[in-house]
Amino acid sequence: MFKEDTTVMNSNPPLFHQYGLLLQSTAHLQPLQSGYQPTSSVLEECQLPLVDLKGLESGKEKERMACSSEIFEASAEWGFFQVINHGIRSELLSRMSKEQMKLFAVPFEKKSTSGILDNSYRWGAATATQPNQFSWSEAFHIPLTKVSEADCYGNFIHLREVMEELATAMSKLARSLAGVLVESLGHRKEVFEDMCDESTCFLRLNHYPICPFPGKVTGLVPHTDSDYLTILHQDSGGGLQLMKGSQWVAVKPIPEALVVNIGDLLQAWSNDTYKSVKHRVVANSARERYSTAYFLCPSDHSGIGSCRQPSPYRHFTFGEYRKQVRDDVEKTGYKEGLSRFRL
Ligand SMILES: O=C(O)CCC(=O)C(=O)O
Ligand SMILES: [Fe+2]
Repeated sequence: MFKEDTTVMNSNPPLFHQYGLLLQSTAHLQPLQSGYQPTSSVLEECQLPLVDLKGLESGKEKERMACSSEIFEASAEWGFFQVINHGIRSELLSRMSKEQMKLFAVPFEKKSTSGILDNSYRWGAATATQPNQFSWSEAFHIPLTKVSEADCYGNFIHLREVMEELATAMSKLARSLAGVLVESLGHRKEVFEDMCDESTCFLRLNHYPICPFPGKVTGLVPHTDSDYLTILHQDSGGGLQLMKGSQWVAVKPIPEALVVNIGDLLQAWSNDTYKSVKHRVVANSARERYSTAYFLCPSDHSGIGSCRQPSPYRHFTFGEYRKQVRDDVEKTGYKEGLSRFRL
């Protein structure tokens, strides 16, 4: 159906080819089944909460409380917000973007076979059987335990320096925000300290190459994050959308701001007070996109627990949760997520 695009640089994965094969194998399905999602119902105007975190550092109790309550409200109503004065230097973020671009510019063969970044390279969707399960993107998914390992980087010495620094800074920010959210529900802010573990927290470097048919495929399929919370640095091009009610809302990039979103585990722990909201990245035919995400996770054996009994969820460990998500995606192509554990 599609002709191979010879202008695609050899650094990009064979998305075009793989997507074409999926389309051919599902040509008998109705358009909606095969994932042609209309993009007309996107609200561009809606302003996501923007929280100035300098309030958290204030010596004045009133200012700290005001900032905490903005974080609480945004997490309960939107599950998503942007933060400024977050303590991560913009110089560090732009160094990361530069190194990330250099990394993705490496030939596809090398990214996928040289073992770089602990063999964490992924593209498209390994388990996709239909076009709507396919993501027009590539990513590295690096556990924090590997971030400092020189062996993972080959010649990318600067990438290692910048990733180590960024992981430390994002980890500090994620823990501070988790602390605020935990305290807002009447618990000690250290609640997640013992459970969160470097071996399961990770950084994800995303790249969304230019897509020749953006109305037909997403850059990243709709999903919720399987963690406590996520901190995201996106470039200035836009493309991230979140589900509010039954409508997609575009997240406008704000220079210097980071995006924060609640993950499934914090929704479960908070008895649904905080919302883990579905989000996606739309594909773009005019420009590519880069983003870097930090995922705050517990160790595999940690029970997720609840801020207050009775919990709407049965007891589960993070390891169990991950396994269930993996099994569901393998079997059906979709992540069921928290509903699997609801009592
Ligand atoms: O690139 C983005 O804006 C979103 C990335 C994301 O949702 C993820 O990596 O889980
Ligand atoms: Fe996500």
